[in-house]
Amino acid sequence: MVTIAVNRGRPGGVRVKICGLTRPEHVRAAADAGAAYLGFVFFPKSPRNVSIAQARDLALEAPIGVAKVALLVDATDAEIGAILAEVPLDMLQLHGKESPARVAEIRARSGLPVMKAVGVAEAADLAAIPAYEAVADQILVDAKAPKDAVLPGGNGLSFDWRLIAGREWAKPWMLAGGLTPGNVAEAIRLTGAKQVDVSSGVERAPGEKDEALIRAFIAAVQPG
Ligand SMILES: O=C(O)c1ccccc1NCC(=O)[C@H](O)[C@H](O)COP(=O)(O)O
Repeated sequence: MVTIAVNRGRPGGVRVKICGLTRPEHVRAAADAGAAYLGFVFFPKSPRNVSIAQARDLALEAPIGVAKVALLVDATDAEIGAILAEVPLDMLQLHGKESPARVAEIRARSGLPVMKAVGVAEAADLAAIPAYEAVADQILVDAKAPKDAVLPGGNGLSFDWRLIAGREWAKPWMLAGGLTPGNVAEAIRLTGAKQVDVSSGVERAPGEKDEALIRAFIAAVQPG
């Protein structure tokens, strides 16, 4: 297993990933508030899409110990290579239709830990997880995007958290999908998640992060 340098938050506390960052002040706000992971979206159709140069500047703002994650959607080897050549990263998040074999290939070629997103709308969707656990370092248990959605994630939609209440997987996993400062404590209570990921829920408009919402989200996860 590849390990990553995540060293944030209280020991045993729930770790937070703030995804879809596009501005240095939001990187600093998320890191200062205690985020363990910072996500940069490489998907041109997204309002959170960043160029390689932008991502490099954002990643260089992150303090040591905060994991910098590139979110990729069915990226080619050439695309991944171009990103890795410029951006100091700690992890790749695969958010497309990558097969388990492709996940293993990307992990081997990049030398980085990979987190595979699995979309959940109903109990049957959880059956996809074991095959990805075998090849990925982490699993992102996210809401499944609607069929007609432009984005395969980051839509601010939740799934029924009761579907995974009490579930345990062999690999570390993160809960995502429609989390907000107002509902994340309940989501953690119901699911037992040790890591949570948010994008839309800390935005004032699509792609526009809000520092106060970032702080409120992390405070709701890590009270006191
Ligand atoms: O955020 C995007 O624009 C995006 C585009 C393409 C694939 C995935 C995308 N986002 C995923 C995430 O930001 C998170 O990992 C997660 O799905 C939470 O999203 P949200 O429901 O908005 O909190």
